[in-house]
Amino acid sequence: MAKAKTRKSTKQKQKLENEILVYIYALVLITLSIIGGLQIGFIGETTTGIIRYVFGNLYGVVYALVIIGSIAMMLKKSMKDIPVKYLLGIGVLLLAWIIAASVPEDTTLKGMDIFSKFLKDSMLVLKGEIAAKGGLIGAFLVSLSTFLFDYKGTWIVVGALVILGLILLLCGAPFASMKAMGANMVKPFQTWKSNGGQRKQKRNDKQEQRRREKEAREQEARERTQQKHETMLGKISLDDRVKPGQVSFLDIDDDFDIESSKEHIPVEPEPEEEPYIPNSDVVVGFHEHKKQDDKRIIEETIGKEDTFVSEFTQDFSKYKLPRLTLLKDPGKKNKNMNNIAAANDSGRKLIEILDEFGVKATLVATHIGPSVTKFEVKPDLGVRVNKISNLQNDIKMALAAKDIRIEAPIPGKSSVGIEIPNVEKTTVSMKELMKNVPEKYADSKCLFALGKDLMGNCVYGELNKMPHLLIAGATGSGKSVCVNSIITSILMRAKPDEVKLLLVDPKKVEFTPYQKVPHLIGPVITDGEEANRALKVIVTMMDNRYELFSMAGVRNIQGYNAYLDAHPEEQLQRLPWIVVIIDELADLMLVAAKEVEGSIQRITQLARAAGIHLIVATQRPSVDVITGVIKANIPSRIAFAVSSAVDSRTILDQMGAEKLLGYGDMLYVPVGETVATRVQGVFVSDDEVQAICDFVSKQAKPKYEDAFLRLEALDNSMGSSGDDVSDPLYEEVKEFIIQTRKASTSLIQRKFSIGYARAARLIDTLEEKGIVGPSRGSKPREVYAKSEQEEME
Ligand SMILES: Nc1ncnc2c1ncn2[C@@H]1O[C@H](COP(=O)(O)OP(=O)(O)OP(=O)(O)O)[C@@H](O)[C@H]1O
Repeated sequence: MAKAKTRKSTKQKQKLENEILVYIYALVLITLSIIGGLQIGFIGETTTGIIRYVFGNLYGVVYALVIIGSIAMMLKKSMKDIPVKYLLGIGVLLLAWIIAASVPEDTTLKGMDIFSKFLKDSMLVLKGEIAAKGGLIGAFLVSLSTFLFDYKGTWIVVGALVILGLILLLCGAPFASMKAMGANMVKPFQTWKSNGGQRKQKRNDKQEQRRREKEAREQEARERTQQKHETMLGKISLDDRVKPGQVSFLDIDDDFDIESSKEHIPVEPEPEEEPYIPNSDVVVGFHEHKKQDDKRIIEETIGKEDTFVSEFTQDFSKYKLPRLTLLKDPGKKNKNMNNIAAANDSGRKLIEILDEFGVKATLVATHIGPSVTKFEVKPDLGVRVNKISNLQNDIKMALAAKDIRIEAPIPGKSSVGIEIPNVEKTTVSMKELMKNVPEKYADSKCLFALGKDLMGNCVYGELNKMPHLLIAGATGSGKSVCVNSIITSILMRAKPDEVKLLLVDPKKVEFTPYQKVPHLIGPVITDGEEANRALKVIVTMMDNRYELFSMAGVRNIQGYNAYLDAHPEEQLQRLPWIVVIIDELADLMLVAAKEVEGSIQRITQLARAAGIHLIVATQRPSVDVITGVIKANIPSRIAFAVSSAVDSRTILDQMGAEKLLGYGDMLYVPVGETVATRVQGVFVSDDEVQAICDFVSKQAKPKYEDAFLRLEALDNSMGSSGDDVSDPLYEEVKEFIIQTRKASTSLIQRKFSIGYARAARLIDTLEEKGIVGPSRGSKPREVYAKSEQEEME
């Protein structure tokens, strides 16, 4: 450990030294270029003389390029950031210029004579007594060109180069085809090179050997860890193909015993159930029911050789987080001036109106927020606070305000807060908030931008602290924008292996842009029944994580990730945070209120330590949707504008949300707080969301957990299970299970050589018929039915 630390600090030191050296080199080059460009002193004149001799009158351009390059070096920008076509375009134009400038006036000179003459005049050129024109390079090129094409031809070449340069700079398409052409031309050369390059071959062989050795070492370590886990888990065996530390839900609805999972006999694929995944014996059958789009994504996302590959094994070291430039710049600030003028006016009027109604008070502060201005009014001694609250309608009328909200008194202060809408609303831009994320949140992957409070301070939320969030508000109040801003914040700050998302979208339209983001742990779920099952999967996932934690002797996800850092030899996989977002809870409650409530309760009670967080949004803040159980377990709340004080109470346990203005105006009560903060939500447009999704989806494809892929299949099998007694194998399977007292899908698969979906359906039917018990996560199902012999006894 100590060694590792020392190594790390030495590395850091070396990195720092290297960075300092880069700065020194860059500064030296810039200084020399300036001195040379201005031809100051001996150094300046000599340097310019030499550069002019080589590049001719382009020496200024050379200096400019050196300065730009040095600055780029300091800013750690690479030339790769500039599209090649621009570099090429500039290069070709400079070439054209250098040739044109070197064409001699004396056209009797031709071919190498031009070059010889330039060499002869070298001293005069160096002293600056003769114009350098295109310099040594130019002279050489013109000699070559006049030799090959004469003077007329040379001018044609120059013209062609100018056109080519302009095309490269101004158009995109010709370049692409040129690139392809270039690649084709280079191909034979590359083939020749690879044939001839024996040394390279040797190097490759060595690399290959090293890779194989590494793989063998890794395999050995995996086996060691696997053995360890098997002993620790007793009856629970992680499948050979699932690496320790990963969570797989292949058998979420059935058990798996040690023997059955150890010697896995490949099962013949059933053509009607396993249409398109070669060698797949698990994630099959139900895929044909999937919609075309989902089917394609699933086809793309399931590994061809190993259907169990979990997302967590992907390498995202080269993954780049989206740049801030994908977000739009905040709007102009001139609206603020109008708001300031209006606030001064309203403040004065407010005191006047209070005075008219016999309330003596002074204005102590005015806070102009993005959509609301808050006046802090201090009543004189002897004035009852609720006298001000009672004047709400009079104040509203006097100020001609759409709606006002009165905080009497402001918690923790001896003044009353009166909030009135601004004359002009300022949109809170996502870019502004993401740019100003405080240093203390720098490493927080679950951070999201929420908006700005009335003081103009940026408000952020940390999901891992919340740990679950309820968002409610009437339709059109800004919930979807808020949920989008949370998702985009996560996409902008976390790599796909750091935070996983499960999106439930019963409205079917809200989460369409995210369908291909690599952070998804399962397809976007639009069906209520599937969502219900998905929550159960999450519950099991959470239980499995707890098992891993107990194996590692840690208490939570942070502890587990620290443990695997400290024990690299165990080859455990880092666990990502999982954020489950349900866009409309009411639709889920319609389907299976009790089950959904049960799952939410379990997740919210336990998932914090497991790194699983739930965000639940609804536009129906009624007690049958936001039930007591849900409310009790989701401590952080956001209320957008609602139609009545009752709704506000249902969400926040306090009034106030009925006075909100809509358009992202919210009351935010984070965990542990009782006082709601008024926040103007950050606005993220559809274009911004799309740009970010495109950026992340281009880099990787989502790899879904198998359990989520099976949700629809399970639905189908559930629906049809009553009829599955007609399966010709039913009686045989039933007999087998009663005899062996083992009810496991994988066992039935092997024993009867059937595909996964059919085996799972049979098990479900057996469960419905009361022959086997329900799934118990990782424990085997109970077999209820007794054999004839047992009954006799
Ligand atoms: N933070 C914000 N800043 C400015 N305008 C906003 C903000 N949030 C929402 N709006 C405006 O309000 C409109 C409705 O927002 P949104 O679609 O998020 O409402 P909603 O509560 O999700 O509605 P529904 O429940 O019907 O889907 C948006 O189109 C947008 O113009």
